[in-house]
Amino acid sequence: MSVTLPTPDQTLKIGTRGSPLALAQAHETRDRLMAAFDLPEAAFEIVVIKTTGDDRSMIEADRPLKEIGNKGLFTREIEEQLGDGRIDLAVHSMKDMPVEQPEGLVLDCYLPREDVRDAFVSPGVARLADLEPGQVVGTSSLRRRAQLLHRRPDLTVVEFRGNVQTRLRKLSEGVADCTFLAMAGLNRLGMARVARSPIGVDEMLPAIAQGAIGIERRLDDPRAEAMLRAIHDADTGHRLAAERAFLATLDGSCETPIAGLAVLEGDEIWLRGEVLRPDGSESLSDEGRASIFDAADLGTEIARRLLERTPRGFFDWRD
Ligand SMILES: NCc1[nH]cc(CCC(=O)O)c1CC(=O)O
Repeated sequence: MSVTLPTPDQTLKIGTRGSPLALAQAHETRDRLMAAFDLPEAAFEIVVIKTTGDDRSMIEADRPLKEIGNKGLFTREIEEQLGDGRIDLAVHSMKDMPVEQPEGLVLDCYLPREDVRDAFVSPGVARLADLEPGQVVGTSSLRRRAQLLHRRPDLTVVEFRGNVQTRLRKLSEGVADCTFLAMAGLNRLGMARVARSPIGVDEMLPAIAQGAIGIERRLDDPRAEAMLRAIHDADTGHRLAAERAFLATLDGSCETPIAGLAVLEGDEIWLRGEVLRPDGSESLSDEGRASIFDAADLGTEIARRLLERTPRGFFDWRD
């Protein structure tokens, strides 16, 4: 197949949010494309796009993200620019991506997944288990809040937003005793030392697609399609197919208390999913195994099984 590669005159424009983590992910994408096609840096342009979720007035306010309106909070403006051709690729944290893409856009390229675990981050406490009753945990994630309160109803949770740097500053100012951050983000920022200890997935099941980078393109762009095919990681693709089908069947988003993790075992895929009440009073989980070719069906099946077991009113937080 022949494809016209980008040149310094006709650069490939890579759209991204402007946070340090988003930029690191965009650079990783560019570097993989440069290596795969032996292209110079000048063949690419990184275009920083501000999203509603990046709006300072909204971030600084202490309103929970879910009140601002969560679907596509960090993606809408980027997808608009992709749709109208101002950029050619959009790099996303898959954890923040709605399960469906706007018409005309395709999301089927994933980079090799990073560490899926959450990290326990605290200036004064070594491990999650060492927290004393009444200590204060900062998080804006409904999932982490619910999972934590499920095991430790004696802890206090406060709203904690902003990018990794902002949250670390708040910790040093004593706003909370500890917080959670994705290991993946810390690793990609070269900040793994900030994690006091990784939290095992048995203790805190990660968010759907945590640690995965996805790259979106226009449906009618053969150049982008051919280039992304060369850097796609098939294993991550199978795992996300299962996890995102699970999420789609539950009709959740990254701002609902849902967790899930798929792991490959040879030609098989194993998936565990969890739904919680936002106050942590109840947690339901289920798991199963299937051929990797049935990854999406496995996700749907585990979600259906959980839906059957959930008491009436459990999903009242759904739109
Ligand atoms: N919702 C924000 C967000 N989206 C992706 C990551 C981290 C990187 C990843 O999980 O891929 C984070 C921050 C965090 O949870 O610590």
